[in-house]
Amino acid sequence: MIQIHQLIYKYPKGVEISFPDFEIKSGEEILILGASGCGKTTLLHVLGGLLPATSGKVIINDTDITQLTGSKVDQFRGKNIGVIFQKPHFARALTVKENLAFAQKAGGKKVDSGRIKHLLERLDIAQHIDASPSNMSEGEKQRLSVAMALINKPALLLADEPTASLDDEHANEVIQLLREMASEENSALAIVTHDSRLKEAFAERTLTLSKLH
Ligand SMILES: Nc1ncnc2c1ncn2[C@@H]1O[C@H](COP(=O)(O)OP(=O)(O)OP(=O)(O)O)[C@@H](O)[C@H]1O
Repeated sequence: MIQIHQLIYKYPKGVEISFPDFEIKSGEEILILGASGCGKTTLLHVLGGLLPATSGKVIINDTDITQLTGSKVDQFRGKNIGVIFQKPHFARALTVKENLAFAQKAGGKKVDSGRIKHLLERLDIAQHIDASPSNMSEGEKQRLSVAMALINKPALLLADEPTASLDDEHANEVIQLLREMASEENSALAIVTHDSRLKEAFAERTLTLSKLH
C-alpha cells in the first residue's frame, strides 16, 4: 500500500509544489496527469526517493521514505521501488542477463537466474538473454526496462511518460502490459504522463495535478 499525505516539494530558490493526497493498493494503479510544468516529474522523483520531500509523507509498505537519510534511501529504492524512465538506460558492456543480475545485487538480493528467465520469457525477450541490450529494437528495450524495474518485486512501480512517442495502438499495448505486469507482481503502479489519451482507460483511477500559480 502506497500513501501520499500533505506532500510538498520546494525547489531551492524555486517554486513550491503541493501535491494532492492519494493512495494506491498493491496490484492497483493510478494515472497522474497534468499540463506541462505542473510538477509531474517532480512528483515522480519524490515518490522514487530521488528528491527529498520538503514536508509531508510518502509511505511505501509501512516505511515513510521522507524520513530515510543518506544511503538508506538508495537501499530502500533498490529493494522496493522500480522506475521505468522515458528513455531506457542499460549497461551496454553487459548482456541482458548481466544487467538484470546487476539490478538484483544492487537491490541487496542474490542473483536468481530463475526469476530473470521468468521475466524475460513473460516479456517475450528471452531470446536476447545473452545479447547486448544495444542490439535490441526500441520495443524490446522498453520491455527490458519493465523487467529491470520489476526484477526485485517492488512494492511501487513508477513509469515516466511511457507512451510519449507512441501511436495509439502501441500506446495501448504498453499500458496494457504495465497494468498486467503490476497486477501479476502485486506492485502498485503509478504512471506519470501528459498523454490525455490514457484518461479513459483509467477512469476513476486518474489524478490530475493543478497548474502552479
Ligand atoms: N531544478 C529545478 N529548479 C527550480 N525549479 C524547477 C526545477 N525543475 C523544475 N522546476 C519547476 O518546477 C515546476 C514543475 O516542474 P516539473 O518538471 O515537475 O513539471 P512537469 O509537469 O513534469 O512538466 P513537463 O510535462 O513539461 O515535463 C515547473 O514550474 C518548473 O519550472
